[in-house]
Amino acid sequence: MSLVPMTEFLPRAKKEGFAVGQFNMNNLEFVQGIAAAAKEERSPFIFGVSEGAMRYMGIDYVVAMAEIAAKESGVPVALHLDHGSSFEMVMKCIQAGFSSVMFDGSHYPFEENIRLTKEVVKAAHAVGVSVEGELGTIGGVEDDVQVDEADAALANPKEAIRFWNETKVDAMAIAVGTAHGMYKGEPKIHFNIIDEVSKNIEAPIVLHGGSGVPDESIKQSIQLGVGKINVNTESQVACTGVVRELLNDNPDMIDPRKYLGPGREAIKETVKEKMRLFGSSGKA
Ligand SMILES: O=C(O)C[C@@H](O)[C@H](O)C(=O)COP(=O)(O)O
Ligand SMILES: [Zn+2]
Repeated sequence: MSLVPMTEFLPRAKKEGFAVGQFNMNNLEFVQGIAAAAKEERSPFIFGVSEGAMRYMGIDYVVAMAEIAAKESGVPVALHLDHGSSFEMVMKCIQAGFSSVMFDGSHYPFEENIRLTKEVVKAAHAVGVSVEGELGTIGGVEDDVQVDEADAALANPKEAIRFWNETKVDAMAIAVGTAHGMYKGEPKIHFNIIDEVSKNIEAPIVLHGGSGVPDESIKQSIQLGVGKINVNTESQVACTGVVRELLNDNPDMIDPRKYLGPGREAIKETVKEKMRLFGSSGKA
């Protein structure tokens, strides 16, 4: 299959009560591990690419790898800019072949976020590319930037509903208490915000900071209208843990295939578990 916008599967996800995972790509092993998981689970999925990851891999490599993964896996795959910081970056990704973009205007004043997101939606929808917008500030480490807990701010439901009515984004990320990176304790998710916003907008809610959220909270969020869940840290932890152990136990190991292969397998298993938990297995 070729790359598709998120609108190919997100409206169905909200209607049928499952969520599609955004799994971030960091290198070739992530691309292969995620695609292999999706093929085995027959699950649609979203490749998330942060600006930092794009700088590391190169935009043309990113698009080429995602296109091959979509063809190989045979399931619907969206290639999605994660936390896009500007209109220019969004345009660059669309021109390079991305099928979906996030414009993260959450650090702008509310009215400015609406204005900028509307511009992105107009340009992206004109060429069949789906758009995610964001409201509120999610804590933790986002790409390379640390947002302290004190600076994290929950989304205001009334504002979120107005934001959607004015922008008509295809997926609505709102800060509801999750954070990027691993949690020290258990996250306090504000299910009432998800519920109120979801009931009043057509688009599914996006849960950023999906790593380390207890299974029961994930299931409850999906029931209330979360249709897209982002996971990066848990795949990184699984991969790096295996690689670290292998290198510690085998100081003479120098062939990268010998430690990155098992790392790739660990990513695949992590992603398969998430697809089952999110209910997207068998939905391709
Ligand atoms: O940091 C990244 O590169 C990606 C994340 O911002 C992604 O959008 C996300 O929400 C992942 O959450 P996590 O796996 O709980 O850190
Ligand atoms: Zn995020």
